[in-house]
Amino acid sequence: MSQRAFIEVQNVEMRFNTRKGSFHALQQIELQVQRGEFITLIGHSGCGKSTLLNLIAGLLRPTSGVLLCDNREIAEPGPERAVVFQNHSLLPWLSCFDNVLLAVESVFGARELKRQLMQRTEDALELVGMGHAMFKRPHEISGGMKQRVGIARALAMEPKVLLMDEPFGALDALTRAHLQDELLKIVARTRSTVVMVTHDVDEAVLLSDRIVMMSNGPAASIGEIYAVDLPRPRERVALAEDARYVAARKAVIDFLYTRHRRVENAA
Ligand SMILES: Nc1ncnc2c1ncn2[C@@H]1O[C@H](COP(=O)(O)OP(=O)(O)OP(=O)(O)O)[C@@H](O)[C@H]1O
Repeated sequence: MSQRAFIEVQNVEMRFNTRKGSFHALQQIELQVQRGEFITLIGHSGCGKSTLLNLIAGLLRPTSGVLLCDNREIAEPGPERAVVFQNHSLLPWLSCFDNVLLAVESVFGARELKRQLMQRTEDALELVGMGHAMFKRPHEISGGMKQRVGIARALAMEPKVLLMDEPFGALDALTRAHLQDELLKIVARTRSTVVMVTHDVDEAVLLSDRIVMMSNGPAASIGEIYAVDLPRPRERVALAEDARYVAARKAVIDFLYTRHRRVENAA
């Protein structure tokens, strides 16, 4: 029997019904993600990266084609596929701690004691540097801090697949670098499979095993997949001068800005 990939996206097409009629967002998407792989989706604004991520999350159903995770069809969202959105989605009436605890309880509540659940929650918040503010409510902390709590909430669920839609996009450069480094360590430890949307070429190269480069929409598809030939653990300072890092960066920039340059006034 042929070995299936952990995530399979088979000939997926996505059309949205809009007031102006049907909008063809994605066509012929074929992607196989292996267990433990770190994949980034990169492409110009509006090409359909979030749509593809939401399809894998089960938040959208494809117009045609099939998506599988661990041999099961993806029909709805599930705790084994945790999502971190571009903008945090914390419940405003709960503290940061309780926001994370709620997710932890949904996954581990049936088999662990309250003390263990609280420990998991605290560990996740400490991990993203939010230990000092865990009893604050979302309106009392900055946008970047809210995003970190959202990441803690997803990580605390120990998902098989971590789906991230520009999770660091709203953060300042230093916090972003810190969280990228932390994410590398966490993923190495948990061996999570990650699919992450990013606009940032350096982020894609630093984190990915493979970079999925998407062509421009409408009817976008996968243009090319670049395998990043860099050993792990990766260390950002050393990487900056590594010829393989420079080559990967150049390949992605070349794809985005030479071969698939965005035409600003395109529909
Ligand atoms: N629910 C929807 N209804 C109609 N059109 C949609 C819907 N969701 C997305 N689209 C359209 O599909 C295309 C792809 O959108 P998507 O948000 O996936 O792109 P993206 O690559 O993630 O963009 P960005 O990088 O700007 O976040 C866009 O043209 C968008 O307007």
